Order: sequence, then structure tokens, then C-alpha cells
Amino acid sequence: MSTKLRLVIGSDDAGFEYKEALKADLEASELVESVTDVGVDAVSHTPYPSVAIAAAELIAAGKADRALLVCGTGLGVAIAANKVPGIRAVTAHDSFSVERAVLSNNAQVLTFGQRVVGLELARRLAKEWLTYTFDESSASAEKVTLIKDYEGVTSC
Ligand SMILES: O=C[C@H](O)[C@H](O)COP(=O)(O)O
Repeated sequence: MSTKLRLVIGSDDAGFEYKEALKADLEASELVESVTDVGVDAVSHTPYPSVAIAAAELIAAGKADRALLVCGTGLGVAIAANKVPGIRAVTAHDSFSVERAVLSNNAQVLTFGQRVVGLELARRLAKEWLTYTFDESSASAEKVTLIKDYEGVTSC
């Protein structure tokens, strides 16, 4: 079985430039199997909740492993993605939080704010994000299970 990641990437208009730059980086990574772009493109103006929910639903359906989403702050896409059952989405603009988002929280969705973080830092954080894998036997796993139990979703 391949251990490479099936990724989804998306943004609203406010995150479009970063989304395009990050997409190119992810597509070039040897840790990535595929990158599915759920928009926006250069002409569409889909609002951030629609993009984030579309991305999160691909993960919830088992069609992707993780998503990287960008809006103005990273907050709106995280809020929207978290409405999809089984999804854990976080905004993180520092290296330690990105690490813990995976290793502590088993978050499948990472979000950035184009109006908050510099592009080169976002690119570096995304690169680091790919290297982490949640350990189901870790002490963190039972805490994540409490979240799953509350939701009543076991598939994600
Ligand atoms: O969280 C929302 C995002 O930052 C979005 O890109 C901008 O939203 P707004 O236009 O409602 O401020």
C-alpha cells in the first residue's frame, strides 16, 4: 500500500495566490501521491465555506487523506471544514502547531491565512506538515478518540 498522501487543496479569492504556489510545491513533493484542487480558479469566486466543505467531504468519504485550505485568515475555512462530521481542521502559522496538529490532534485539514502569514513561511510549514504521521498507538490517540466518540464518527 502506498504511504504517499492524497491531498486536497482549496481557497477562496483571498487565498488564491497562496493556493496556487502551495499547490505547485505539493505536486512536486515525493511524499504526495495526488493533489485535487477544489477551487477557486482564476475566474470563479466560490465563497470559502463551499470550498472548505467540498474539501472536507472528500476526506470524510475516504477519497483523500488531508487538505490544505487558504482564505484571508485561515479561520473561515477551518470553521467550515470542521462542520463536516469526522473532520478535524486547524489554523496554524507556526512550526510547532503544525507538528502538533498532526501528532496530537490527527487533524486532517490544515489552514493558512494569506493575509496573516508570509508566503515563504507558509511554504515551509506546508513542507513540514507532509512529514508528520499520526501514531495511532500514541498517548494522543485516546484523546482524539474522545472527539470521535462525541461525534459518533469512527471512519475519520
Ligand atoms: O475567514 C474568512 C476569510 O478570511 C475570508 O477569506 C474573508 O472573509 P470576509 O470577506 O467575510 O472577511
